[in-house]
This record gives sequence, C-alpha cells and structure tokens, in this order.
Amino acid sequence: MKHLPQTHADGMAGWLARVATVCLIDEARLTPKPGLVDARGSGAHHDLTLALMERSAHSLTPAFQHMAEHSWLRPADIALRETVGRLGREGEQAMMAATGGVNTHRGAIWALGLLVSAVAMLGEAAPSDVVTKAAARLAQLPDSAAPKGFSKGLRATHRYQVPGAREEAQQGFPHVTRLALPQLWASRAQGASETQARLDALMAIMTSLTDTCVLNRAGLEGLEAMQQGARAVLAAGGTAQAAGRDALARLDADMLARNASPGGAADLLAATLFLDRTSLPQAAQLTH
Ligand SMILES: CC(C)(COP(=O)(O)OP(=O)(O)OC[C@H]1O[C@@H](n2cnc3c(N)ncnc32)[C@H](O[C@H]2O[C@H](COP(=O)(O)OP(=O)(O)OP(=O)(O)O)[C@@H](O)[C@H]2O)[C@@H]1O)[C@@H](O)C(=O)NCCC(=O)NCCS
Ligand SMILES: Nc1ncnc2[nH]cnc12
Repeated sequence: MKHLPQTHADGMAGWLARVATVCLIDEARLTPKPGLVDARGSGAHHDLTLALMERSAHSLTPAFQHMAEHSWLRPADIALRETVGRLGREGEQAMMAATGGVNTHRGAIWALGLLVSAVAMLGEAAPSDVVTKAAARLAQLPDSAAPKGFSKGLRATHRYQVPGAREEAQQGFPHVTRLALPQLWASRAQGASETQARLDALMAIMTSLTDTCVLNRAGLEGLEAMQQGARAVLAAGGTAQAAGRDALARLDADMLARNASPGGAADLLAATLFLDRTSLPQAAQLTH
C-alpha cells in the first residue's frame, strides 16, 4: 500500500508536482517510442529534442505545485475549474518561455494538471479510478476565461468527428484506467522489464486513442496505421518478446514515413505513470 510522504498541503503539493515532472521526463526518455522524441532522437519532429522536452518538464513544476495548493481539499466547482484553468495557461506560458515558443507539453499540462489537482482535492492517496473521476468532474465544468479560438486539436475533432484531449479527461481518462494501467501491471507481472512494461502501456493507449496529433499530420489512414501497429505489438506478446520488438520497429518506421507522432498517447503515458506512482490499487485489483 502506498503512503503519501506528508499529509499537510504544502508538502504534498510539492511532492505531487515533483512526481508529475519526473513522469514527464520518464515518458520522454522511454526508448524506443514510435514517431516520438526519445533517447535516440527527435522522431517525426524537427523542432523537438530530448533536452528540450526535459527543460519543458522542469519548467512545469511550479505550475503543478500551484494547482495542487489551490485544489487542496476543495470540491470540484466552477471557482476551482477557473483557477486551475488559469494556472494551466500560466504553465503553458512557462513551457513556451522555456522552449523558445515550441509546444512540447500542452496536452500533458492538461492531463497531469487535472490529475495533480484531483489528488489534492481528495487530500490523500486514493484508488486511481477515484482520482480520474475527480479529475473528470473538474474537466466537465466550464471555464469562462478559456480562449474561444480554434485549436489544432479542436479542428481535428470536428473534422473527423472523434473525441480528443478534452473528452478523454471529461470521460475520466478511459485510455489510462482501462488500457494503460492494466497493461503496465500485467506486463510487469509477466516478468517484463520496467522499460518493456511502459512501452506496452504506450502500445495499449495507441491501440484505440484518436490522437489529434496523428490525425493532423497523417489523417485517418495514419491513425488507423498507428492503432493496427500497436495491436500487432501486443498481439506478438508485447515488447518483452522479440516478435513484439520487431513489430514495434515496423510501427516506428511506419510512423516516421508518415511524419506521424502520437503526442497525445505520450501525454497519457505520463498520466499513467503518475497514477501508478501516486494512487492506491483499484478495488478490483485488491481482490485478486
Ligand atoms: C483541452 C486542452 C487539452 C486543449 O485541447 P485541444 O484539443 O483544443 O487543443 P490542442 O492545443 O490541440 O491540445 C491538445 C493536445 O492534447 C494531446 N492530445 C491529442 N489527442 C489527444 C487525445 N485523444 N487524448 C488526450 N490527449 C490528446 C496533444 O498534446 C501533445 O501534442 C502536443 C503537440 O501538438 P501539436 O503542436 O498540435 O503537434 P505537432 O504535430 O508537433 O505540431 P506541428 O509540428 O505539426 O506544428 C504536445 O503538446 C503534446 O502534449 C494535443 O496537442 C487544453 O490544453 C486546454 O483547454 N487548456 C487550457 C488550460 C486549462 O483549462 N487547463 C486546465 C487543466 S491544467
Ligand atoms: N516524447 C514526445 N515526443 C513528441 N511529442 C510529445 N508530446 C509529449 N511527449 C512527447
């Protein structure tokens, strides 16, 4: 059973912010990831490097800490939603300042910001599904100060009539709770290394996410290729198996050839690692 290190707000807020940052760095360093920045290089990106991703992750620690402090033992209401939205936008500004204007982690600020806030709202370690439900309640509320413009993500969700980052959070992060966390735990239990278990969790997300980054760069065909390729990795037994690693190498080559990068899936892997580190096992897991 996990114990949070301190129970008072300041200590826990700082701890949650540091864990969120570490999860972003762990995600960025995880190698080999298809189409994404990793320890080998920039993947399908021309303006991103691992060093930039790490600098971006560190720049977000204060924003995560402020979100946790403001959310401490608060209910999900419009006042909190607007505060967290403002702090999220401040986080985006800090990221842009740290990266010279490159969008490294916008989706991750959204997902991890909501989850950091949710743990703080609860005020103690809770099962991951309880945390994601609290995050969903916050994400469902309106934020009157949110910019009204059309983002790239919104353009893709409207054009292809699919859910995006907003809906993933409003539905309680189903790709994290139903796919990635169970896969992470199953792969570990089957003897996979930590790197392999994390890669398998990423594959589980990619089997079904409608990642707007992939849609914008490679259309529905690219999205279908991502989902099929990820299924092939898991069908071959995951990355602990040679056949699974071969399938992952094929998926990486295909994503690069299509200039596709599953940035949304990468964000949700960071969210998965965060819940793995901060949450209690779900009730269903305790009975097995
Ligand atoms: C609700 C917001 C997330 C805004 O969402 P929206 O969809 O309107 O806008 P985007 O600006 O496009 O951001 C969405 C980012 O979310 C990630 N993502 C994509 N699909 C999904 C999905 N199905 N589920 C979950 N997450 C998803 C993804 O982020 C990653 O990709 C980013 C790089 O993207 P982009 O610049 O588009 O891509 P490139 O291809 O690299 O660009 P080019 O090189 O081609 O130019 C990177 O940031 C990754 O993190 C999407 O990009 C939310 O941001 C919001 O409303 N914020 C306001 C503040 C707030 O309320 N905060 C409260 C909580 S903190
Ligand atoms: N490792 C990564 N590469 C590219 N885009 C990302 N967005 C979040 N993590 C990413």
